[in-house]
Amino acid sequence: MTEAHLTVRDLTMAYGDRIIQRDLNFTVNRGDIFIIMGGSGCGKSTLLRHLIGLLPPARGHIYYGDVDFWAAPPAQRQAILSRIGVLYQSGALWSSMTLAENVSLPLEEYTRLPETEIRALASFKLSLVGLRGFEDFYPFEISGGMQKRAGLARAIALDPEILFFDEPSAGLDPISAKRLDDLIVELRDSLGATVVIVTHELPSILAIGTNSVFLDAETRTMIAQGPPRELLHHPNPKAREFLTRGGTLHE
Ligand SMILES: Nc1ncnc2c1ncn2[C@@H]1O[C@H](COP(=O)(O)OP(=O)(O)OP(=O)(O)O)[C@@H](O)[C@H]1O
Repeated sequence: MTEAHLTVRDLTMAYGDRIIQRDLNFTVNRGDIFIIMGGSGCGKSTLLRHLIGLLPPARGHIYYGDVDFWAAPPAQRQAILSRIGVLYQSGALWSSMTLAENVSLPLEEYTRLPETEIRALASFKLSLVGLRGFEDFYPFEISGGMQKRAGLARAIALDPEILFFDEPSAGLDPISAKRLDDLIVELRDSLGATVVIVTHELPSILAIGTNSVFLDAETRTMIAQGPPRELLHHPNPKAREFLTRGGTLHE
């Protein structure tokens, strides 16, 4: 049974008078690993900011379930946001805090759990991303891949229903990137979460994406949507070329 988790209807996004994308329409179903893709500057990160409540639409709607996010009262919006986890490109860890302290932050801010329980939960979340035993390390003491995973531990601290990633494998070697992909799938399954990823990484897109939307910078709208592997044969040559690196990559 598919159930819509996030629905974008007639969305137009703009900075001031400058329209970035218009007439976006797509649905992210529960359990999807949904990819937002397209060339540089087409508006992928901008779309992510709209989805996670940082930028209001110039026009159109974003529904969580059947709640129109931007039309909802602040308390309802806050409730939706509390069920969202975000992993930014940089991992965005606080450098002056240990990994356990970083993961504890959202728990301290949004729960009333006692300190010992928070500490235990932080260790548990770190173990889920393969960082058991690294609680007292500082971000600068671990590799880029481990920093990403620590950022992921923090993003899942509050057991989100939906997880957003902005270029998760940027700056990672192919093996660390593959490990992160595997972890994303594993966490989707164990948390029963929905995942939305902005990425350029073709191997990731084709390996883990269950559905996708392709944004075009030139026409400033979406020109394809569907499971990434199906877009390899899409009639629109731009989407097809993006996914096949201009025709050099084959299934
Ligand atoms: N805060 C802002 N104010 C004005 N314009 C912006 C702002 N942020 C982004 N833009 C512009 O909006 C367009 C889309 O940017 P965005 O970062 O969303 O694209 P992107 O697809 O994520 O790009 P990339 O793949 O290069 O990261 C770009 O032309 C960018 O210059």
